[in-house]
Amino acid sequence: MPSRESSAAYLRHVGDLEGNAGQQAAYNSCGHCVVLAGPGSGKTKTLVLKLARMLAEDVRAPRGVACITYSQECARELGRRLEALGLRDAPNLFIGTVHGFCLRHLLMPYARFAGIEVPDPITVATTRQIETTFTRVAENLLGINQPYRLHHMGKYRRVHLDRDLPDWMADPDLARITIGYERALRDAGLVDFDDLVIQGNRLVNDNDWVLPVIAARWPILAVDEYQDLGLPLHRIIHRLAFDGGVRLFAVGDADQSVYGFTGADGGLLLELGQRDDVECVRLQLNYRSAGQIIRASELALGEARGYRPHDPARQAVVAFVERPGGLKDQAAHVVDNLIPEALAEKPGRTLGDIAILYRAAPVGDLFADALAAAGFDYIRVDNAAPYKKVGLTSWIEDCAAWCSGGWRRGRPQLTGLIQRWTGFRSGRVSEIEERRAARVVTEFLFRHRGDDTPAAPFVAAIRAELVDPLSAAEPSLADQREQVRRMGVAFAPEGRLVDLDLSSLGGRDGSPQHVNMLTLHSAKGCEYDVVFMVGMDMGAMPWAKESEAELSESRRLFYVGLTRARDAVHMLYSGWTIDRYGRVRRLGRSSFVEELEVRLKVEGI
Ligand SMILES: Nc1ncnc2c1ncn2[C@@H]1O[C@H](COP(=O)(O)OP(=O)(O)OP(=O)(O)O)[C@@H](O)[C@H]1O
Repeated sequence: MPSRESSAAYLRHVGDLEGNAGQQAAYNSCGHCVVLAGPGSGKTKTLVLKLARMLAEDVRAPRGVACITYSQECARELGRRLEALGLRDAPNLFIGTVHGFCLRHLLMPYARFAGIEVPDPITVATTRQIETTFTRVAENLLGINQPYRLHHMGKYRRVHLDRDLPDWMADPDLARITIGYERALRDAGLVDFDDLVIQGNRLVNDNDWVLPVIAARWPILAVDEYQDLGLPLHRIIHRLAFDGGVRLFAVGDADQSVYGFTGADGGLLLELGQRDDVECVRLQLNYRSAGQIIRASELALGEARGYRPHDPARQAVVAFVERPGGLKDQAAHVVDNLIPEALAEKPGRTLGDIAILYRAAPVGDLFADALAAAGFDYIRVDNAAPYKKVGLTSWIEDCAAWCSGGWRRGRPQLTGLIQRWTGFRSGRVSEIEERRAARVVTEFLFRHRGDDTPAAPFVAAIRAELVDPLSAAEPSLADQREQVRRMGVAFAPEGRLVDLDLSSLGGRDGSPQHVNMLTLHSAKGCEYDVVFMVGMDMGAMPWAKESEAELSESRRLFYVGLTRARDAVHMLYSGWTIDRYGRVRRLGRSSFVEELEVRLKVEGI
């Protein structure tokens, strides 16, 4: 519930919704509600305010609201926005990924009563264990040159949920590999992330008794970025909401569905919005981007959605930049010219207002080198990052932010850090234990305050004193241990981040001193003043030989990139790429860029 001292912030934000009938309708909804809306239309803002309202008015602890997000980063962003309203982590508010929800709130409490086959304690396999198990099983079954990759099996498992139906054998080899792989993992006492959701789906769909139990604990379920969450979660939601009486509040945008390759399907969101028992709200006003960017994004998508800018007078730049010397040339131009120009254009603009977006991590390597050589700091969110942001690693980063000066400004708040810490435990925590934990964390953080100190000893100490003992003892953190271990490796003597200082670790997210470098996929949900979309060449955007469905998904990815910008988008291309065999392919610039420039010219923009 919003606390007294900060309810002014809550009321001010609610006041923002007044001029927007759609946001109001969603905020006032009483039953199932789905918000379908374009980029920058305030879906997240509406969701956060609705969460605050539902917690204050519609449920009473220990009953609560579970909010499922696509990634841990989205969960962290929601947590931050709630904290700004005075609503901190509370035991009756779950914000986390679908895997976290299935692990903590479906499988751990109920799997054994339903005869669901998961190891006890539930232990999530590391990436390496998953890869070696897959390779061993697939090669045993089909020989050393077998054609399947791990991601083929992943998608197959997520899309073919009903193994009694003939469809399960649509690809008999993949079905056999899946069975063998799951058996091998189970024999080793392990599950993987997909298991958590697949078994969670089995639990709720095969056991009527579990529905009222879950509904009693979580009478309200909220879902962010619904379009990215895939069939297993859709089935779980369907069952809980429409058979189990759980109230649903979901937000999403099918045009931003970019995880089809994992089995996600934007159509599931639209299907939900068409139900008679669901109030469907559409938001048309874009608060983020200036008019030219909104129009360019619709032209890039090839669909007229009728989105309007909140402030029609604002002007934007949509620029097409050719750099014939390839990616290095693009990187040099961005670093030497475009970033300094962007900083000079608007007083108060910082590096943190700028993002470089690319399709694949190796492109990021080139840009990272160019930024480092020019003395710019950056934050990188892609697969080349040394560890992923999960609850515990994000908590360590936020503790670093507090220790390196955050304590002076109260950002992040110490109470929030402590509450997140106690929230990592799945069982009931007594008041005495809670007080003890608060004391231990507070003492640790006070001892480690310091601005220019290196981060490595801090990471080693917080792991040794707090995080490792907790994660070893707490089964519900099984899905996060691997990332904490990887974080430790990155800060070990030979690690990639060994030279990072404490404030940079704390500022790895949303820091004004760092340029943001993200893959287009990771950029979902983010916004920046100026966006550089780099490597916009045929063979990369789209990839060579994409199917029709893949091409549509690439187009949506391009759309996601464009719509991150408030004031300016620069699209950089060279007209050629290097393929995976090292050959130069002169296929011209991206067809999306080509089309967009022509369409904008026709409209005189
Ligand atoms: N009613 C409003 N009044 C003023 N500003 C608003 C309002 N609604 C949203 N905004 C602002 O618009 C921006 C975009 O909002 P938000 O991030 O919630 O959009 P979104 O729909 O989740 O975007 P995306 O799908 O692109 O991630 C934010 O800066 C937010 O504060």
